[in-house]
Amino acid sequence: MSRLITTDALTLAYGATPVLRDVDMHIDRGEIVTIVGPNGSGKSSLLRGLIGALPAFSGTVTRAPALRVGYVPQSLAVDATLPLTVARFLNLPSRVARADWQAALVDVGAEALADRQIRGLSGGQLQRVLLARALLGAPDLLMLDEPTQGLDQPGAAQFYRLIEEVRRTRGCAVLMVSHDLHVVMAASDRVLCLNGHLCCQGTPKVVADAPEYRALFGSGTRGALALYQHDHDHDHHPHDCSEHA
Ligand SMILES: Nc1ncnc2c1ncn2[C@@H]1O[C@H](COP(=O)(O)OP(=O)(O)OP(=O)(O)O)[C@@H](O)[C@H]1O
Repeated sequence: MSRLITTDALTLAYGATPVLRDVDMHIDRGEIVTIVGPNGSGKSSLLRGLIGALPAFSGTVTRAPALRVGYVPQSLAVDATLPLTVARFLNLPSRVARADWQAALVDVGAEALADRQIRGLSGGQLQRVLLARALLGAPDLLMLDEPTQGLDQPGAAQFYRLIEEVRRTRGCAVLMVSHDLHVVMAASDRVLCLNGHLCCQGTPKVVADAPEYRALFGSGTRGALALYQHDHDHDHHPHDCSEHA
């Protein structure tokens, strides 16, 4: 398995204020890795740091040579008065071969949407179209920032199944930020738990059993609620959770 991205003691900051300290992580070809953590814990900042949009304050990010990254944003602000079909949207900012955009739509199960107006799509349909657009560059790594925000639970579960299918057919790695803890635990190969630093990382089972994760999210079905009520009053240092397995 080859490394796509590796960070070494990566610290990210806005101005002089560090928001994420000393992160050691990696992403390998073909794996699905999910970043979880409370609001403001640095999840989106880490994505920005990994693609180079936010330069390292200290430490390093190493990307595989000629790494192709496809980015799926949380949502898309579309001018409601602007007529824009899905097919045209997929050809912006530059034209793409018809066979390529059609194949991308087929891969995300949205081939019937080609002539629909973007502004008339449901949340789930729009996410599929955004995913199709990210696939056009044949990415080695797909990055998704809270891709299921605004979708109901069955819609979110369906979207994660789609991600797994895309990973299988395209062979790309997937790095996503998610708040859907239960689905994340089922759909990820590895989980990174952030809170201003890398609290713990490992397989879903290892992370779910880690005291750092439980302190953040609790255990059982109330875990998701604990996410928003966390005071981070525990004392620990970043490390690999595998020692808790
Ligand atoms: N452009 C910016 N300038 C200054 N501070 C920022 C900027 N973007 C984010 N921050 C701060 O960095 C910290 C981490 O933010 P980030 O968006 O990475 O967190 P997050 O875990 O993705 O949060 P959420 O779950 O709410 O999306 C927060 O304290 C945030 O206020």
